[in-house]
This record gives sequence, structure tokens and C-alpha cells, in this order.
Amino acid sequence: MTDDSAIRIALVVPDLLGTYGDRGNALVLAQRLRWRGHRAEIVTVLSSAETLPDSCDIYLLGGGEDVAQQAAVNFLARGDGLRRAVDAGAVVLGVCGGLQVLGTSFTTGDGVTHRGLGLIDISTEPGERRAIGELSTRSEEHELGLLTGFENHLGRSRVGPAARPLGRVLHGVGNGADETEGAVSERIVCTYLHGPALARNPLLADTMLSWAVGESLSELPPFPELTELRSERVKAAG
Ligand SMILES: NC(=O)CC[C@H](N)C(=O)O
Repeated sequence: MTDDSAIRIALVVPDLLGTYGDRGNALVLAQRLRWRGHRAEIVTVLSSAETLPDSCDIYLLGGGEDVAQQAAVNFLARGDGLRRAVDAGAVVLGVCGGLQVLGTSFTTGDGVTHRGLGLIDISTEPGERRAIGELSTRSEEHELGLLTGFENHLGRSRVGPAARPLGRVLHGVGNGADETEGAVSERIVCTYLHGPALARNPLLADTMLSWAVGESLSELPPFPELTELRSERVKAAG
């Protein structure tokens, strides 16, 4: 049964975009809401569903392989639920393959260009080699500070004029061409950070949650394990 007062978090086609552990982002968001006394519901939408419901507050798209990304675009274009949700103010996170799916187009390693959903102005072409390893960036423009994660992608992305980069690369590849990482447009956040990104970067998680809830959220007590994880991972990035 649906709980009307709950913040609904859609985990979008994890059977296609679930290769890199990004489903953890849904658990992080739900738990950070519950710790503050909000109700949260995770709505898992598999690609066997008819269409994606437009009634969720937050939509999470993870990373996946090239063929899975094409299947995800086909599924999401059917019914257009994600576009309607975005138009109504939903918050969206696209990680890696999810970033490429949300963008205008992506060219896969075989040289074929595929249409993305066009929800954010970012396009992707294959690089010369796969970017694999720790990725750390600084996001001053969006006041998100240091962002940490790992990357594993061939695609190199260019942010168009209708979006802004999420951060500037300190270590790793990120978007590739110009030392930027990810993209932001209104309430859509795209990144190459896996980790899962929202487990490693609680400020990003809480920023997205405050957009969904419509108010700033109470402080949570510091988690020493989290501080330690972040500093250990940033150190590992060199
Ligand atoms: N980690 C991913 O999601 C990979 C995305 C995409 N298939 C690429 O290689 O660029």
C-alpha cells in the first residue's frame, strides 16, 4: 500500500542500471530521512514494468553497460513518466550510465550514437581508454565541498550551455575533456561518482533531500566511520 505522507524514492531499472552498486543511494536517502522522522518509501521499478510512474519525489539511475543503457532509454522514453515527474519538480540523480541516459546523446564504443532522454544538456563520446579508479572533485559552485567516489567508464562527457558542471576534478578523469565532473540543471544531478555516491557524500544526499522535502533538514550527529571513510578514500586518490 502507498503511504501518501512518505517521500517516494524510485530506484529506476536497477536490473539494467545496477552494475556498480549504485542502488545503495536509495538506502542512504531513505535512512537519512527516517533518522529525521520523515517517512520514506523505496519504489523499485524494473524494466519489466509497463512504464515508470511519475508520482515519485526522487528518481535514481545508476551505472550500467552500453547495451543496458540503450534498453534503459527505450524503457524510459515509453510513457514519458520521468519527464512529467521532472516537470513537476522531482529530484533526479544519474550516475555514470545514468548520466549518459539522462543526457542528449551518447556514442558507444562501437561508434554508434544513441539518443538520450534529453533531460539535461550533456553529451557523451567514447574516450581512448576506460577511466578506472578513485575520483575526487570540488563543487564550490553548488556548495557541496569535496566529493569523493570511484569511476569506471569509457565515455567522456561535455556539459552544454543549459547545464552547469557538478564539480572540478582534483583527481581522476570525470567528464574528461575540461577537468569538469558531472552536471547539474535545476533538480537533476549527474555524476560519474560511484561509491555509492550518496554514502560517501552526505552533503550531496542532504541537499537532494532538502529539495524533495521542500525545507532544509535538521543536522544529524557526525558519524566517525563516515569521516574516516571520506578521508581514507581522498588520501587513496593521492
Ligand atoms: N560505469 C558506467 O555506468 C559505465 C557507463 C558507460 N557504459 C561507459 O562506459 O561510459
